[in-house]
Amino acid sequence: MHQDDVLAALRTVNDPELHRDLVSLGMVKGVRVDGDRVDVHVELTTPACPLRGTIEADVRRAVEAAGARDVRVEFSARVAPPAQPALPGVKHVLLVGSGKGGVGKSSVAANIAASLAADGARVGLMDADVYGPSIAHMMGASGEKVTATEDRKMRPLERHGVKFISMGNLSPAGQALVWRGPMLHSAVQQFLKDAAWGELDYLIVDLPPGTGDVQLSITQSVNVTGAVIVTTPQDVALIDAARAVDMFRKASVPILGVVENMSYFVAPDTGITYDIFGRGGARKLGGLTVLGEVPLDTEVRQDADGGVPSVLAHPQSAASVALRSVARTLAGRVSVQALDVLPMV
Ligand SMILES: Nc1ncnc2c1ncn2[C@@H]1O[C@H](COP(=O)(O)OP(=O)(O)OP(=O)(O)O)[C@@H](O)[C@H]1O
Repeated sequence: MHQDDVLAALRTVNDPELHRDLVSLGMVKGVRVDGDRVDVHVELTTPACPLRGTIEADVRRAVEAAGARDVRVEFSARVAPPAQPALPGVKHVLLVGSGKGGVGKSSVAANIAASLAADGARVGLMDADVYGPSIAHMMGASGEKVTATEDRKMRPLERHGVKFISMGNLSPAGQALVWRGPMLHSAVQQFLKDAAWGELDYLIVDLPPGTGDVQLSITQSVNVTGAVIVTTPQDVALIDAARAVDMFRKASVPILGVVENMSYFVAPDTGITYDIFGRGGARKLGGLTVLGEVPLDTEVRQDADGGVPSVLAHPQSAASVALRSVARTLAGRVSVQALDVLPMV
């Protein structure tokens, strides 16, 4: 077998999300042929690729059909940057918003961040919920204070492989912030621009609930890749979620998908499923991708209070499986968006 035969075979394998073949997408980084054995090195567009298994099976099938006996696929990953990086060193800024408070937005943001980091991405988590910061607590760093770097930037804290900054790490615990719009604007700008985030693939931003100054301030000042809306499935939450959707659309921020949190509850003693808030409601937000349905689960709350996101503390639970799938599907959508604007090779 010749290397060119392998490349020809790989030209028939499409990335299932990007709908173009691996060779023209530049994802084939190496091919080695040694008799019947073929090694293929594929570079994924995110380490959190939800379709790694499918790509591996498709590559193997195509190269075997071309005559190889022993096909080995090795993966690496490089997050595809958008046409314009969000901030120096930061590829993608992803906003996590909600219409209503208390729907689990911060929990979902923390779990997405932890899951992407566990998959090997470089991840930051910025708590823009300045009035009700909960990220410090959920990451297990309530008592910690942010320090300054030598060039007087804020040094993000780091836990569970995620760099983060929360007002909870700047202001004394339990004290209310009484700030006007311009002060909020400047606090959020400092978190974004005066923090030493370093090189990040994804900066996840936990927005305050609703549609206010902070949301506007961020969408107007950085090149945001897209937003995720977290909602619970009942009508009162969906009405507010629809408002958040409208706000992002008006600000020209693409909506990458919706997470239906507290979607259902499986009683641990009987195994009976209860659709407490009406599972499937998020589909009523017409035309948006539902990234996942996360069940109501005592462990999600306990893990948040214990400072370790559930995807790490209880990776096998149904909620963690759903949250991990949300994170990977989101990463896939980000890749599609980033590569869509690139010219055909
Ligand atoms: N799927 C879930 N199962 C059980 N508890 C959950 C789930 N999601 C979130 N919670 C809990 O619900 C509470 C509210 O969650 P969280 O703080 O993430 O919501 P939020 O939408 O960010 O709230 P806020 O409006 O204050 O920003 C927390 O105690 C959290 O641990």
